[in-house]
Amino acid sequence: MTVNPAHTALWPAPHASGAVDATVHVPGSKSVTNRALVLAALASEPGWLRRPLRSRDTLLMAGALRAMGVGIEETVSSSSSGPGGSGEAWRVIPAGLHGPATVDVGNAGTVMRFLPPVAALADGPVRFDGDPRSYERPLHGVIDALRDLGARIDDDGRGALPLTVHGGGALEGGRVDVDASSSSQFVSALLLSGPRFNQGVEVHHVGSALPSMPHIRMTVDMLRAVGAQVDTPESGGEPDVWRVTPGALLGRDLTVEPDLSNAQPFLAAALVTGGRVVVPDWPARTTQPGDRLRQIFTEMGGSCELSERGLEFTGSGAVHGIDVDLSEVGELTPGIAAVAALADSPSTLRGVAHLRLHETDRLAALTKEINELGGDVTETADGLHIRPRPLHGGVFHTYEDHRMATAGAIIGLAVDGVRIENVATTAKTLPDFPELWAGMLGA
Ligand SMILES: O=C(O)C1=C[C@@H](OP(=O)(O)O)[C@@H](O)[C@H](O)C1
Ligand SMILES: C=C(OP(=O)(O)O)C(=O)O
Repeated sequence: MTVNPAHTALWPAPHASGAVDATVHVPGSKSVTNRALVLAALASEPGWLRRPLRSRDTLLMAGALRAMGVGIEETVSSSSSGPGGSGEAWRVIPAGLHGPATVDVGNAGTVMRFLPPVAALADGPVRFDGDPRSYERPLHGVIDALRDLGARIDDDGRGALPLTVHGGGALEGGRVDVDASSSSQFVSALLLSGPRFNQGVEVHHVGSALPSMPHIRMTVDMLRAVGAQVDTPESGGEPDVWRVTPGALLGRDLTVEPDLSNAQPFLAAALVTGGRVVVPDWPARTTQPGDRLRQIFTEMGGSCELSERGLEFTGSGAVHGIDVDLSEVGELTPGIAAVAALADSPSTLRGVAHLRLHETDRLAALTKEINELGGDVTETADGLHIRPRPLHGGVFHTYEDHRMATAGAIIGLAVDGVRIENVATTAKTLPDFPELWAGMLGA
């Protein structure tokens, strides 16, 4: 874990003086926006994305696709009938994919994993580089699989960034074995571009348990929505095998759902202050892992109602510990750990060893930062054990991890004097976080 000296500014996390009562409009889903951009870029006709998330990760994705020749036009319209509808929309105009091009992945897992297969379809070299942390995040599953499927890739032999994909204009595709136990994004990456491979793709996951299954379901659902034929273990296929048939993809008109994982700190605010938060447009049916918060935060002491108005989440004043396997919903771990540190009983968070290779080593970072505020957190082989203790103020370091910053803000609601280092790191997926947080608190 390294601290960038340029990012040492401290943000005094607001302390809640009472129960919050707010409606919070949460911006669009990172995972949906970046999948939609890739699928629209690979389609055979233009498409629309409405209410896309505009954040560092999605702007990097759009920039990378533009660098390979895809047209992405941003429109803002106040009318609900004109092109783009009401609010922001992106029109994506697919084109032949070109190299040479350069892609900055930042520290976006979706960009570093989803785009090398796209680059293999380009007609020249595509160079991938990113933040220092991106060099440490696992990418071997994508690199090895693409080589097996016929791509030429130059890397430094570590199976990680930086690298160059020498696009040959087409990729043979076919059957491939991948160990995706370190990231579900390896599977999603191969499936998303699969319809454009000559033989499609048949991905066999061969490692230990696969994390983040809802994100793979999101990939499959979104592929099917643009006309791809996908066979999955859930549709009667073999366990751990996904098959995508080659074929043209449709340009669709998609409205992006709010990011339910980014709704987490706001729901947590209702829980820890015994207040009420409404998140409009919460989808009735979704593959987003954040939907599991309805169940998890209810078990931790709140209650919720999903209606036409959205999700209304109400805290009871009590916050309970939880023993939960988060392997399917790993990105919720930092926010759950923050709530657990404020609970009336211990918690055990399991199934998330792979978080050590996320934006930062999230298990080490949560342990260190909560303990430095007086907490009692220990790392286990695959998660965290959290015994609540009275906490005190202090600096909460974020290690350039957006979810560390929002976790610190949750603790700050209940603990006076918490200062968050580099709250601007929330720009990865939620650039307006400080303003939304202040708005929720009525500031
Ligand atoms: O496909 C996606 O959009 C994501 C998959 C998950 O990755 P891992 O399976 O690497 O945890 C998740 O943690 C990440 O935030 C987004
Ligand atoms: C793990 C995450 O992001 P990424 O898409 O960079 O993997 C996350 O957002 O929690």
